[in-house]
Amino acid sequence: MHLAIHGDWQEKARREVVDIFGNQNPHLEGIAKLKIMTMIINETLRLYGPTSVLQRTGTREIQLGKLLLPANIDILPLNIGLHRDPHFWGNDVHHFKPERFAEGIAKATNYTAAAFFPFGLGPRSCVGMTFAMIETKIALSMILQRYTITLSPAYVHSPILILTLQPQNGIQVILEPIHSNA
Ligand code: HEM
Repeated sequence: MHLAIHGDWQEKARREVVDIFGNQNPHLEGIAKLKIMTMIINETLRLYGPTSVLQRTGTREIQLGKLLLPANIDILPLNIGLHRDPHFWGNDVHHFKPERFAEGIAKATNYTAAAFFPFGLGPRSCVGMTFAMIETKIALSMILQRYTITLSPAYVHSPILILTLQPQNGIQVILEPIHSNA
């Protein structure tokens, strides 16, 4: 959706993909070099990460700032709230700006781990993170090599939280082949 709306980022991402892979299938060595695409994926995970609520149970009494949390209560940290907190991200917090991540996640968050954790935090964080990132990069690279993406007029923006964050009515995009044999 973001690439369809932000044609400039779509073009930057395609140029990077073509520079690295040409018209060959993506390979692991090249995937590690996809800097623009990593920025785009991180910014997308910041704004619309699929897992927006984590779940923890405090096993003992915890002092959290001014709050004293009793033992054995469920705590639901909402990463989406922190991902959209202007204190960390500035007044343009709701805007899609992959350049925030140009120098990596640590710099983008000013070294605050709690400002960005689409894959969770700590010992129970996502075991599929590397797999998910590589899979996304392979799929996006193969799409960008073959098609331009624009948003369909039928698209209605209606994200909804049903366990995970989902586009309630799907995301309708128009793919146009770049090469006549695509
Ligand atoms: C963009 C894709 C994905 C996102 C955003 C995501 C996000 C998360 C988050 C936020 C957690 C909870 C971490 C916590 O409580 O601190 C989690 C846990 C987990 N994820 Fe993912 N995940 C993704 C893809 C995957 C994939 C592809 C797999 C498997 C191949 C996977 C397997 C797991 C497992 C097994 C856990 C539980 C880990 C544990 O409790 O020790 N995830 N994921």
